[in-house]
Parts: sequence; structure tokens; C-alpha cells
Amino acid sequence: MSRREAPRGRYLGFVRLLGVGKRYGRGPWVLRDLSLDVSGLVVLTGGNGSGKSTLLRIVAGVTCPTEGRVVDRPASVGYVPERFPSDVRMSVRDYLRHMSAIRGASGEVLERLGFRGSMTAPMATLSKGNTQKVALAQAFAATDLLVLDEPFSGLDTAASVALVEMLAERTAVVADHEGHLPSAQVVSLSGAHVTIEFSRASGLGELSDLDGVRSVEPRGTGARVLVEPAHSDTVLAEALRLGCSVRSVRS
Ligand SMILES: Nc1ncnc2c1ncn2[C@@H]1O[C@H](COP(=O)(O)OP(=O)(O)OP(=O)(O)O)[C@@H](O)[C@H]1O
Repeated sequence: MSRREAPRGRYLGFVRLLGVGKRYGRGPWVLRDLSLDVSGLVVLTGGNGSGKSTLLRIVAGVTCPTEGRVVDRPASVGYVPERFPSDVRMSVRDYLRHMSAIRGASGEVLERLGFRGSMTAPMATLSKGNTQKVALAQAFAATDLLVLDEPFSGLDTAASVALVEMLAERTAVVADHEGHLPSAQVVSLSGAHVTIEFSRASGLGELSDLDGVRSVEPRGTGARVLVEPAHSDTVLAEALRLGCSVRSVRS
């Protein structure tokens, strides 16, 4: 689909990912071959380390994909990272003034979220929930696309309800493992895996039970085992201890 044909519908923002993959340095692939059209509300789910924050950073333009492309990213993108910088010395008021100067006002969002902290306190001294409200206030000043990493984290119930309402009719990609947005399109990330091929495999049952093993598929006298990257070294060591012979390891 060309840029002109992008399905904006009633939502302002739209962004498209084409065959996106990401690895850090020479590490294992965190994401691979991911294509996605974002219009309206999209929730990312997946276990720890499955690549949700990585994908959000790519959508926000904070980091580049290793392969593939992000196209049609709109000009005005608001981003709340998983960890908001904790060492900002500016007061809440000065910080929001600074962000307003960059892309518009945002004090109203603080009110809707029920911010009770001091506007003159340095950001670094705010509670977790109040910091999150300020982070959301600066992001919501963006008009087109919101990229929110666990935005409900630390929010009280009233603020969570308000945030759900504020997200209606916005285009947003949100990592949320608590199910606050049941009507959103869900994209589930399983994370990249390491494939270990064994020419001879024994103790397949024991291999299946190891942490991080996603699947064990017998192949002749051997097996193909898919393992989460963080566990591949221990699985490999355990398989060798069980007497398996390794043919190849691919990430
Ligand atoms: N800057 C980095 N350098 C190297 N590896 C990284 C970096 N950032 C993330 N990773 C690795 O990428 C993988 C995915 O991490 P990411 O934070 O995207 O996952 P996540 O799904 O958001 O996890 P969680 O639910 O625990 O927050 C992990 O194995 C992580 O260690």
C-alpha cells in the first residue's frame, strides 16, 4: 500500500513496520521479520525479554531496526519509555514548559490524571506514580502517535481509568501486560529464539523441561530444539552433559 493509501480512518496517526528485525551488536536477534500496520490502539504483549521495549523504541524512532523499515511515521510522536529518566533536575513546571515550547501544552493531561505532586519540586524527587503522570503529560502533547511503555505502571486506579479514556480514538502502541485495554488490537511477541540442531539427542524429556526451551522436535537420531536466547548457553551445556551431539547453533 502506498503512503497515500494508508488507512487513517478516524485516527490521526499511522505507522507501518516492514520486515523489522533487531539485534544488539552481535547478540541474538530480539525481533525478526515483523510487519505491522498501526492505526488505532495496538497493545504489545509477551514475556520478559520478548522485545516489547525494543519494538517501541523502534516505532518511536529512538533506535533503528537492524533490518527492515519503518515507514509513514508521523511527525508528532509522544514517547513514554519504560524508565523515565530519574535524574531530571528541572521542576515539573519547568520541564513541562520546556516540552510545551517544543510541541504544545500539556498541563491539562496532568489534571485529568489527578496529579497531586508539587509543580515546583524537582522531577527527581517525585513519586513513581507522579513521575509517570508527568511522563504521560509530555507524551500526550504529541498529536499523531503515542508510544507508551507500560504507561499504567505506578498509576492509581483513578488515573488508570482516565488514561484508558484518553487513549480512546488515539493511535497508540502500548506495552501493557495487565490488560487495561481489552478492545485494542493485540500483537503478541514471542521473542527471537536460538535453534540448536543435535545430530544425536538423548534425554529429550529432560531437555524439554529445561528453562527457556520452547520446543523439542525429534529428527531421526537427533532433534531440533528452540530456546530463548537468554537460556541457550545453559541448555547447550546441559544437552552436552546428557550426551547429545551438536550439529549447529543458529540465532
Ligand atoms: N541496549 C541493549 N543492549 C543489549 N541488549 C539489549 C538492549 N536492550 C534490550 N536488550 C535485550 O533485548 C531483549 C529484549 O529486551 P526488551 O527490553 O525489548 O524486552 P521486553 O519485552 O520489553 O522485556 P520486559 O518485559 O522485561 O521489560 C532482552 O534479551 C534484552 O536483554
